[in-house]
Amino acid sequence: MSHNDEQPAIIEEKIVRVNGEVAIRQYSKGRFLGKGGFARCYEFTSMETRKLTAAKIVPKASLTKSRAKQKLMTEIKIHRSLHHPSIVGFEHFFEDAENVYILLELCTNQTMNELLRRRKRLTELEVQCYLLQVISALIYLHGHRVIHRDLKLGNFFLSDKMEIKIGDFGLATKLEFDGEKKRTICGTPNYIAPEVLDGKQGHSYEVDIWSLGVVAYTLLVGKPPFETSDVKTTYRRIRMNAYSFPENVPLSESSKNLITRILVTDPTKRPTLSEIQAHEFFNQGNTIPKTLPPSTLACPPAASYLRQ
Ligand SMILES: CC[C@@H]1C(=O)N(C)c2cnc(-c3ccc[nH]3)nc2N1C1CCCC1
Repeated sequence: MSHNDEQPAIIEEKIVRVNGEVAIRQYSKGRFLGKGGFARCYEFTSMETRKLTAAKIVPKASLTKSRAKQKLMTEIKIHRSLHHPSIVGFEHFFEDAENVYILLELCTNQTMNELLRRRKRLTELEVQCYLLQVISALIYLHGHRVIHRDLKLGNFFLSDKMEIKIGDFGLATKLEFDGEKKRTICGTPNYIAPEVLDGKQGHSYEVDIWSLGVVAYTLLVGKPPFETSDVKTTYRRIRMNAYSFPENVPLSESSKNLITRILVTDPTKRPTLSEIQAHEFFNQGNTIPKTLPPSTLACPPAASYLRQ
């Protein structure tokens, strides 16, 4: 397929003002950042403000089916309404004849996927620090009746200061009323909650709590709890709640206790976000000082890592 890299390095946004005047905003398209779904992503620089953003360029040709178009509009509607230090900033969006452009906060240290690939596994102190930032973002999200539904390492972006930012609201949904249950099956195999697979009684905020447990296990152990080479087997393990802590990984009792309390099949039995925040895992001796809000702290890498 001919990549659209031949396209001009300057992208123009046409703005029609209320008095009918037409203005042009120009962006310079920089380095290719990678692919995200249908989108090809690039570093953009606003010619006017010199601000750097990560741009998702979605070809309109990929939006012909109304469902794909509706999904993108929902993603934009939800994401642009969110403002929190641990949620990827939504800068701007516009369209031209060929594409829809979504400009997002640039996270130069990519995602937790890349970090874990390099590190194999994180120290408990680092996991405490990152998870507290994610939990504060989830309290904000759920407080605005938004369920992310696709929390995973690949959607945890890292800023230049190594702060964690939840991104990709492509599977997010906003509840219209408390108690509303969603039924659409969605998510990423390793992180999908059992009630989503079961599909009978619908699902709600608890699916994000389940994914948080999968993320905590993955960061501490180095691989997801239910991962197998075949998706069907992974789904069976999730439904059977079949996971264990490997003998060769030294884990504190409090970390195993927290994960065990979160990864329960019955969503009504899972702890709330504030119960998780109050759990011993975050409040043992070696914890980061609670005085500072977690997001102002770069998570301390293990001393050994610094020596490498
Ligand atoms: C723009 C899409 C997505 C994303 O959502 N954000 C926020 C992001 C931020 N910085 C970056 C980034 C900065 C430097 C490298 N990547 N990347 C982001 N991505 C990546 C691009 C390719 C796949 C997912």
